[in-house]
Amino acid sequence: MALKAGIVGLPNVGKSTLFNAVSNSAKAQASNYRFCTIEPNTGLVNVPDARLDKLASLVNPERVVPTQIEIVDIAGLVRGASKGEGLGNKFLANIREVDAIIQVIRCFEDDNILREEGAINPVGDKEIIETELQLKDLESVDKKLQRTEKLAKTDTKAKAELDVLLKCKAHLEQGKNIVTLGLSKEEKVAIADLFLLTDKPVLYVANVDEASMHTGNKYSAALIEAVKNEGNEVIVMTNAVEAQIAEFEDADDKAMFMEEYKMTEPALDRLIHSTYKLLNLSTYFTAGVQEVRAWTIHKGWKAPQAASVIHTDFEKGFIKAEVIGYNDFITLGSEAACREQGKLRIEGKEYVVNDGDVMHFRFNV
Ligand SMILES: Nc1ncnc2c1ncn2[C@@H]1O[C@H](COP(=O)(O)OP(=O)(O)OP(=O)(O)O)[C@@H](O)[C@H]1O
Ligand SMILES: [Mg+2]
Repeated sequence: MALKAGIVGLPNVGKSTLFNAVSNSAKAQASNYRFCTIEPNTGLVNVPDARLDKLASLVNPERVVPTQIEIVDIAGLVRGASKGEGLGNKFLANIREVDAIIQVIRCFEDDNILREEGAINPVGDKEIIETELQLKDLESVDKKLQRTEKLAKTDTKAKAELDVLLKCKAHLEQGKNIVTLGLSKEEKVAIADLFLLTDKPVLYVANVDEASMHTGNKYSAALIEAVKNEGNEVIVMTNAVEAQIAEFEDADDKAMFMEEYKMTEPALDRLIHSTYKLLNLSTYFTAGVQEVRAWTIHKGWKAPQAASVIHTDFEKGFIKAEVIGYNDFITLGSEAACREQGKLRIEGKEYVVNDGDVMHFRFNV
């Protein structure tokens, strides 16, 4: 299940640097010039999970496999992108394909790092990005409005769609993102085919200078203040340092480097956790002697659908699931002990999987 988060922001703000810090795979070029990135870089990211490590320490398997999400490093966006400025429409198409947005905002001063928008201004930068995305959405909504208006005269379904589209238009014209409009499930059907850019959950990375890594600075503070009412998260970190940490292959060297910066864990881990939450994901585990593994599902999925991420046959031939709650497993220490103590439950097709469940599927094909 490839769920993607896209890294978005103005040119030269530290997007590829962040990508290099999180991605396990190929490195992206990160340099001090605008549009250093053109083609999007895609990478898989392991999701750190202390519960997985704990389970593994009890089961002692041959391998431990974390779950992953996909991150895409997208070209920088400039003022006027919705009208084709810079890399304009091409990059907007890349954003359309992601499920959530990580918006990187420059919160560091450095005269050597080129910037076209004058003095450092995180709130202004956020507004430039969001305005471009909103303008592009407005264009998509307007186009569909024109088609729907005619149909709505004779067709009641089209009439209902028209109402939703008008609501979206008014909301965008007020400078607001569609994700905040609070459309019902039924209403959302009307815009599903548009894949609107502002209909995606967002979190912000305030990319601060090294010295402000733990404290933040006036720029990150201004950003936090500005998004306070939106309920979106701001993660304060120094992308350049995170990218350096990721480069260490030796664990001791890495620990020493982090100690120098008085870091207990990479800020990145927090970012990955928050992105996972932003994507509305949930984890269950399988715990066998060969492999202890974390699997990603959407919150609210039932057992057969959850089984499908292991293998589609598991869903087709689903009979039942043996389930142990995470805490029970940790408290009692083994599957056998849970079975003895009646903590292993047999669940059927309607069971909604809980975050942290340790599952074993019974199926036939
Ligand atoms: N926190 C930071 N402090 C100082 N310099 C930084 C920081 N983060 C990134 N940089 C530097 O900023 C420059 C631009 O970084 P990067 O290439 O990651 O930007 P980008 O947003 O991907 O740019 P583009 O839009 O051109 O692809 C690099 O020289 C990088 O080392
Ligand atoms: Mg880049």
